[in-house]
Amino acid sequence: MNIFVINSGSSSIKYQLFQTPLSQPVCSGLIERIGLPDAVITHKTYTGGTEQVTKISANIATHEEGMLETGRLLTAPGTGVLQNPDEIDIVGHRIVHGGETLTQTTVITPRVKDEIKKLFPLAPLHNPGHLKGIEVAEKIFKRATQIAVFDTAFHQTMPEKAFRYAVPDVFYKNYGIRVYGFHGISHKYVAGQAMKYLKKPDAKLITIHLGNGCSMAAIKAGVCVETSMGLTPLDGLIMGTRCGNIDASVLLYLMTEQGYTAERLTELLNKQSGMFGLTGQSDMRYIRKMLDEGSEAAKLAYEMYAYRIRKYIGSYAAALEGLDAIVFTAGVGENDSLVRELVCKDMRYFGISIEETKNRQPAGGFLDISAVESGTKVLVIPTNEELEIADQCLALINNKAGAPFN
Ligand SMILES: Nc1ncnc2c1ncn2[C@@H]1O[C@H](COP(=O)(O)OP(=O)(O)O)[C@@H](O)[C@H]1O
Ligand SMILES: CC(=O)OP(=O)(O)O
Ligand SMILES: [Mg+2]
Repeated sequence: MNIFVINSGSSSIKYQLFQTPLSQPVCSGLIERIGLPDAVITHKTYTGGTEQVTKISANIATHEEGMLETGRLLTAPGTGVLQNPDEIDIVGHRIVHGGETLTQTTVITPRVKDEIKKLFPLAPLHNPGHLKGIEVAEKIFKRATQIAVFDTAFHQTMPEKAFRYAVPDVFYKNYGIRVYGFHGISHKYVAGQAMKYLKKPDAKLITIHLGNGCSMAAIKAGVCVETSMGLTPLDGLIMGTRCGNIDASVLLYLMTEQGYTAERLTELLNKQSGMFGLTGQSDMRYIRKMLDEGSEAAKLAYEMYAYRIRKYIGSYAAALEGLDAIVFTAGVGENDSLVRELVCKDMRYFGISIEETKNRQPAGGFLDISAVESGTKVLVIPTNEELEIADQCLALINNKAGAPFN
C-alpha cells in the first residue's frame, strides 16, 4: 500500500511517501520559505538504499503552487518514484484545526471539508492552505482515499480546568471559545519516542516544538494535560511571525484608541509580530546571522524567545507535579543549539543542566544533551509528523482507531 503524507505548515510543505509496512520512506521533501522570494524545494529519494537529493530554487507564492509542484516531482523524470499518481492508495493530510467536531483521524468527506472551512478564522495561516491542499490532492491522486489527521486531536485529553478560559460559560457553550492546542501530531510523536528512550511509560514530559509556529505541551503517561497554544495557534510562545501570549487589552487599546480594524490586528499579530516584529526576519537562521554580526535587536529577540520558554517550563513542571524530561523538537528546536543553551542556562537549581559539548553536536538525529548530574533529561528528538500521520491513517483503515466523520 502506498501512503502519501502532506504536512502543510505556515511557512512550509513537507511530504513523505511510505509503503507498508511503515519504515524508511520511498521519498520525502520539504518546500521552505513559501511566500518569500527565495523558496527552496529539497526532494529526496531513497530507492535501492541510496539517498538522492534534488534542490530546486523556485518562486512558490502559495501552498497551492507548492502542492502542484510536489505532485509533479513524484512522477517527473529524475525525481519521480511513481509511474502514475494512481499508484497512491491513501493521502494523509495534516490539518491544524479540527475544532470540537473533528477530534479523530477521519476519511475526508464533503462535510469534513466544510468543517475545515468553517475553522478558517481560527487557523488563518493553516486551514485555508489545507483545504487547497486537499482539493489539489483529490485532483492529482484520483484513486486515493483522502484522510485528515488533526493537530488538535492529541490535546483533547486536557482537563476542563486547563482548556477553559475564565469568561462566562455561554462563550464556551455557544461559540466553542476554549483552548484547543496545536502541533499535537508532533507532541504525540516525540513524547512516544522519549518514553521509549527513558523506558518509562508513566514519564512526566515537557515537549517543546519550535518551528515557525512554536508550542509546548505537558504530558503525563502519554496523555496531554496542558499546552501553550489556545483557541488559535497564536497564543503562548514567541514564534516566527506570531506574538504568542499578550494582554488582550493591547488589542482593545489599538482598536479603541488607535483605530485598528480586526483585519489589521489579525495581520499584525499573526504575520508581523514575533521574531519578525522584533528583528525584521522570521527565519531563525537569518536572525542568528544578525546576532553574530552584533545586532542588538537579534540579541533581545533571542533572549525574549528563550525567556518565554523558561517561564512555561516552570509552570508546566508545576502542572505535572514533577519532571522526567524536556524534549526539544522541530526546525529551531532540533537545529539551534543557542536557543537550547539559553533555555537551559542556570537551571541547575531546577534540576536541569545540559552539557555544552553534547548540545553543540551536529543536528540531524536523536541527542541526549543532559549533563550527568541533571535530574531531568534534556533530549533533542527530530519530529516526524509525516510518519505519525501515516501510522494514524493505517490505524483508521485497519479499523484500529478513529472513525469516519459522517
Ligand atoms: N539550521 C537551522 N538553524 C536554526 N534554525 C533553523 C535551522 N533550520 C531550520 N530552522 C528554523 O526552523 C523553522 C522551520 O521549522 P519547521 O518546523 O520546519 O516549521 P513549520 O513546520 O512551522 O513551517 C525555520 O523558520 C527556521 O527558523
Ligand atoms: C500550528 C502551527 O503553528 O503549525 P506550524 O508550526 O507547522 O506552522
Ligand atoms: Mg510544522
